[in-house]
Amino acid sequence: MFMPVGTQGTVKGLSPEELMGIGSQIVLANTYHLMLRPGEALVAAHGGLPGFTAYPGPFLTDSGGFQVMSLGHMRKISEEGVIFKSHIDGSRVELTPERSIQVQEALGADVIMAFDECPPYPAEPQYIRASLERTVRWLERCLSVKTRPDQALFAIVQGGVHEDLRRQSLQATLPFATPGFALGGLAVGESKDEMFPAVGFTAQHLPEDKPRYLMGVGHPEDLVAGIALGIDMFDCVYPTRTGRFGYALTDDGRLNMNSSAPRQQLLPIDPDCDCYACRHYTRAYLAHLLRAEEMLAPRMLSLHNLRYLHRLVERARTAIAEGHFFPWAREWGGRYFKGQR
Ligand SMILES: O=c1[nH]cnc2cc3nc(NCCN4CCOCC4)[nH]c3cc12
Ligand SMILES: [Zn+2]
Repeated sequence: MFMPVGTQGTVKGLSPEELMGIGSQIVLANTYHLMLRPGEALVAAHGGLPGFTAYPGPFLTDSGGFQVMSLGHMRKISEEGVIFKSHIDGSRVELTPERSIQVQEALGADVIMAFDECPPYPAEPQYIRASLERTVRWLERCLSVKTRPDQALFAIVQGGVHEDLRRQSLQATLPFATPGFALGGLAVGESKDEMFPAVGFTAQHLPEDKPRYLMGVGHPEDLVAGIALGIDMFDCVYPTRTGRFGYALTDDGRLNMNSSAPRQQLLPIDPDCDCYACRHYTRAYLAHLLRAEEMLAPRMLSLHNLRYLHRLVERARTAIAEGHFFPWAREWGGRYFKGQR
């Protein structure tokens, strides 16, 4: 499944009603952002993320380590955890495995992530090894302070793009037998030629009967490739972010709604799409809204792009169930990349 990203408790510009209408199943929120603002106590005062956001859920929260490294200032990593300055007000903040679990329990997501370190890319194998070994010690600390039986904690397998380090992380992580496993340390700038072998190797060593979650991925072609390699769950800001920038995802590639051609096209973004935008608007209208900097434009492109990805994984799921995934994937890719040329 594809999980829309609602970093600060909202999938930017979309209402919960719209999200449910396009078939979103799990929304991702971020521990790092919500602990800094408004603080997990306020979310807890609403009974958790569903009461705070009016999105009934389920929710998944990332554990904060990745966001500290990409957003926090003056970070210092130690065995204890990470100390950093808030990107919002510069205040000194400490995030440890224990604190991350405490925040995620207060936020009340249904799936919470172990507090891990996503090594920078590139990084020396020795650094990646030391980091994955610490991530396993942090996993242990997360599990020892977890109190809510109604929340599923997913462990995160690290190891960069190195098969031997992935193997080492798997061997150390699998015994914790968490309800699901995430593939971390990827989609951090490495090439697809490096990422996908690591995805394939790791996924095949994860349990068949538990969800496999590839963090931070991705583009339509990355979802199809990830599904081919055994991935079940994805999240990425791409569909909403590229939608805000005026790009629409279709089976013929990405359509730049800022360009001149769509302004004359009295047809929907994607005639096969059942989203509100495709049922009510022409490309010409949406292109007009974009040029006029009307806020309906980024909203509707975000809505369509999310619906596109949900439909894409629905089609993949059907193809798998009917035993013809690979022919379907080849046909989809042939058309998608023909459009891109
Ligand atoms: O190891 C990880 N641990 C915990 N969370 C993560 C989140 C992650 N997100 C990405 N990639 C997403 C990168 N985005 C792509 C689109 O633009 C924003 C950044 N890689 C990730 C790795 C991890
Ligand atoms: Zn649509």
